Amino acid sequence: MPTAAGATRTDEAIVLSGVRRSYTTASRLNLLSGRRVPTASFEAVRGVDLSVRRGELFALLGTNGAGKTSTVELIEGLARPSAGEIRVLGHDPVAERGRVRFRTGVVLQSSGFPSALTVAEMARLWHGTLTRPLPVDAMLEAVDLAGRADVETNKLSGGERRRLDVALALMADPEVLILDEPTTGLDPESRRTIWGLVTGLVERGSAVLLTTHYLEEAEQLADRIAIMHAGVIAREGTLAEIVADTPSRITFTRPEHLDLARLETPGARVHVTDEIVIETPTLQDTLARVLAWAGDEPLGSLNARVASLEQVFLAVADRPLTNA
Ligand SMILES: Nc1ncnc2c1ncn2[C@@H]1O[C@H](COP(=O)(O)OP(=O)(O)OP(=O)(O)O)[C@@H](O)[C@H]1O
Repeated sequence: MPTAAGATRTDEAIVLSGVRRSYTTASRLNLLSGRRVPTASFEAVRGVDLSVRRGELFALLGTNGAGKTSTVELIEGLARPSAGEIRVLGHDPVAERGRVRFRTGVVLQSSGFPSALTVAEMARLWHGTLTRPLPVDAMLEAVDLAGRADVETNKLSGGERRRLDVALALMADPEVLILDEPTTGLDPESRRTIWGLVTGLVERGSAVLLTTHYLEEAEQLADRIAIMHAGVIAREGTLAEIVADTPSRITFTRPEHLDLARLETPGARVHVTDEIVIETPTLQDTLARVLAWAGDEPLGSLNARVASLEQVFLAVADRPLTNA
């Protein structure tokens, strides 16, 4: 999924500028102490800028409680930001909800279906509310629910409910699709089914915003990735851009017959325990030096690899909350 080069403002389907969201908890009586707990305010989103272009899949990653759902809910128009501006397809998602709603598909973390309806009844009901919907049968087929069409929605498994959610969101062939952890709890085959559907939508020019805890999902699907931590976007860019600043690693078990003092690795950091870990911005050069130093001596469990998204993610997650 190549990203359109030189994207202009008109390519941007979702734009957030300086967005903040605070939650206020009302004062309450503590029954044990008999005292009132005062009103408190907590800022979950602390100045987020991001944009998602048409024909692009943007993955929003983050630690638990980072503020992903709080951000996604603002984009969906379920709440207003306490500061900043949001535009979806050029419109305010709260004030101009009517202009955005039918062009946007949403899969929330938890969904509810009327329990008395079967899968097919639910899908037909939803189909009737849409302007130019895709056919019900084709959508149920696409998410492998055709054989479950007559089952009541409350008898579906968690994974089947998730797939029904996705089918309903895609039925409108939306220009913007927002997926909040769509594949959590799904088996690998169902996950691949959903990946295929979402990829097809992006290829047809829709903008997709995906939150996920599966880093490989972001690695495989996303044109751009943002890592959120403690209410702010800590890293953002293509996968290559995100890992570029993080050093590569060479590891091997500590050799008995070699003198570590003779190992020269300029620009690299060497950590010595039972294992030697070398972090380097120049993997090829440092590896050549390590191999020359080792000569004929075999290095146990030798491993050399460029930085991974997981490494970057863990480094962000380790940051103190106040300095994120
Ligand atoms: N209604 C609420 N009232 C008060 N605080 C809230 C409310 N909803 C969320 N929060 C807090 O806001 C912060 C961000 O929560 P949010 O659900 O947006 O994070 P998240 O990145 O989606 O997390 P996860 O990956 O665990 O789903 C958390 O500290 C959470 O406790």
